[in-house]
Amino acid sequence: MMLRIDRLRKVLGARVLFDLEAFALDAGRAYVLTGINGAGKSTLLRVLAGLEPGEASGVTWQGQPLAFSPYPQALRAAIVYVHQHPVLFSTSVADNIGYGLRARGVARAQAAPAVAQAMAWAGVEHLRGSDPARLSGGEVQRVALARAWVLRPALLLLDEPTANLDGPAREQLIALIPALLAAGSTVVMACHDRDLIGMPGVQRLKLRDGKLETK
Ligand SMILES: Nc1ncnc2c1ncn2[C@@H]1O[C@H](COP(=O)(O)OP(=O)(O)OP(=O)(O)O)[C@@H](O)[C@H]1O
Repeated sequence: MMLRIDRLRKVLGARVLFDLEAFALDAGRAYVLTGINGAGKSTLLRVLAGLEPGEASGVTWQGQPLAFSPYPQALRAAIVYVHQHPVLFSTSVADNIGYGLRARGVARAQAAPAVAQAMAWAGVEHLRGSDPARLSGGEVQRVALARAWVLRPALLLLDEPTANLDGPAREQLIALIPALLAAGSTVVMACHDRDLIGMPGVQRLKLRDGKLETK
């Protein structure tokens, strides 16, 4: 088991959005997180990524017990969240993809080969000279995935990765998921997309009335 969080809760005022006895993920697996609108899928991913507060009685990460609050550095380094509507800086596509590496102290020249590799991986090399503000929804999603992949996260949290895509853009995005797994990442996707939910080997998690159902 890669990650286990005991008694993971999110309370919003008087409302308990979720209260999970145990949330556990294995290494190198794909999970889909389903649930009706407002069930708390995005919030759960954001709490897992440390982007908003949550409560837990304890965490075990790669066999090591940790406290969940303040959000542990080991998780910060290993978990990347990709927003449903990724925001790109208006500099350049390559600059966006290299952003996380530079934030981790990698010099621009050193990051360049990894950025080039990530662009090839995500099929966005032809966008090298494009204005990030003018990319299509599918292109933005692939740039955002490349920006995450380049960091080689142990755990990748994708929030509705195909929600705004159809046709080839959606298929291109879906085709990248097995490659993420092959690279050893665990992937959790919040989604309603039947093709993602039906992908071979995908474990289903359903958030319902603040509890997690496994199927
Ligand atoms: N900071 C907050 N303060 C108050 N309410 C919040 C906050 N964050 C989320 N919520 C509420 O919590 C609920 C769950 O929201 P969330 O976005 O996690 O749902 P979701 O399952 O991802 O839904 P969707 O499928 O529509 O994206 C919603 O009712 C939302 O309004």
